[in-house]
Amino acid sequence: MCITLSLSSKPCIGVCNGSLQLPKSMVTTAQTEVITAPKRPNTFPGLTKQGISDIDLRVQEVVRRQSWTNSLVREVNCRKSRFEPMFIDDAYEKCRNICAEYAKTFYLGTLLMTKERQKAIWAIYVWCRRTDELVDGPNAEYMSPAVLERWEERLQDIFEGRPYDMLDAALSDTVFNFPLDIKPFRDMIEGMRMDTRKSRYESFQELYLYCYYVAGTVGLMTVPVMGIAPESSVSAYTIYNAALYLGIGNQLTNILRDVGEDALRGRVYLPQDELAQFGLTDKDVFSRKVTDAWRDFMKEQIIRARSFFNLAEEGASQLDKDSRWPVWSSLILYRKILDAIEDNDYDNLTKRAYVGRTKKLLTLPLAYTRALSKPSLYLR
Ligand SMILES: CC(C)=CCC/C(C)=C/CC/C(C)=C/CC/C(C)=C/[C@@H]1[C@@H](COP(=O)(O)OP(=O)(O)O)[C@]1(C)CC/C=C(\C)CC/C=C(\C)CCC=C(C)C
Ligand SMILES: [Mn+2]
Repeated sequence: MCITLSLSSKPCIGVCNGSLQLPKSMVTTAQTEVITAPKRPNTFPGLTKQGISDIDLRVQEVVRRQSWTNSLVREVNCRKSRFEPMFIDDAYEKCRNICAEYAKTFYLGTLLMTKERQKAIWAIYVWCRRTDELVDGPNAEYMSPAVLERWEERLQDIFEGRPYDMLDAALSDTVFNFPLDIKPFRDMIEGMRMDTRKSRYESFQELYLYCYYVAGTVGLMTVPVMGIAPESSVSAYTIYNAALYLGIGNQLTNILRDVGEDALRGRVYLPQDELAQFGLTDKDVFSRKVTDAWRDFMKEQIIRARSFFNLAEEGASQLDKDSRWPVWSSLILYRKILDAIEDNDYDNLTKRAYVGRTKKLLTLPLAYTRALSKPSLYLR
């Protein structure tokens, strides 16, 4: 089957099993630099320990596999890329164009990265975008379980160096150059399955899983490309968790921004039990009337989304210095969408919160300044 796509205080929220420790050598050599990590909530409102640990196990698995994938890639890199240079340059160029058109701010951010890294991020971006388009792009009406199954087989082929088209080839080459793990990619496809099966989320627990699938995975996919700063002394696990939180924060923000639009597609991503706590139901979402109860509900939702961005901040400064800027840009920008919802007096039923071009551009120097800050040493 062919798929056509038109592209037109710790305690931590991850299961900690006690606390995360710095390697002993780090603690002794850098004792004087150690500062206490900011206080973090034990959990998030609406999340049980079980819900957290389901995702945490996935993060742990990716981190565990990371070390052996890393050595494998180093070994493989002694060989030449299996693609012709002109072909693969062309493939990345196509990815660059798509990223530049569909994700202008991300794209701008990637320009400060090394050539190899930016190409890899473009290739990952394009694969994610195409995956998302399967379920809510122009050809979404052709979506079926078989389509997603075929897409997953195609993913396996990409990871085994048998790309189906040029855009896939760019990702195949990226897999050859960076220690990417297939699991987050598979999980994103699982998120798309979930999206086709479900249009309501009973609790934040359920929503958190969905957010992991479609966005937390992006964080896990991209850390091996972004790279961890050599001077960073926090564990890889902490950094992967921060990446997960950034993805979750982004997705929660997307959801809060798009409540009105999603309702038009019959979809309500807001946790039903939390709506009920404010005396609200789906009907209130569909009525498109912004009431005081709605505003109060939204305030709580925004607080939770922000808390994920706050947790992600720590990790952003642990990334390799060339990669920090785009990550900080995306973090600051997405947070501004939450500000924009507030500025709209919480009307996300009839209005789309929007960050204007000037505000967007102003975030870039701010993000750049944040990106200059060296990784700090947290002891947890
Ligand atoms: C340590 C640390 C903080 C590391 C940073 C790790 C990192 C780079 C995390 C990135 C997280 C991120 C950008 C997540 C994207 C979340 C997102 C917007 C998901 C969207 C899902 C579907 O939602 P929906 O259908 O409601 O949305 P639309 O209305 O369709 O927009 C997605 C659309 C899934 C597909 C995801 C993408 C297309 C984004 C992929 C982005 C990248 C690969 C770029 C990440 C790189 C940079 C430079 C930040
Ligand atoms: Mn989408």
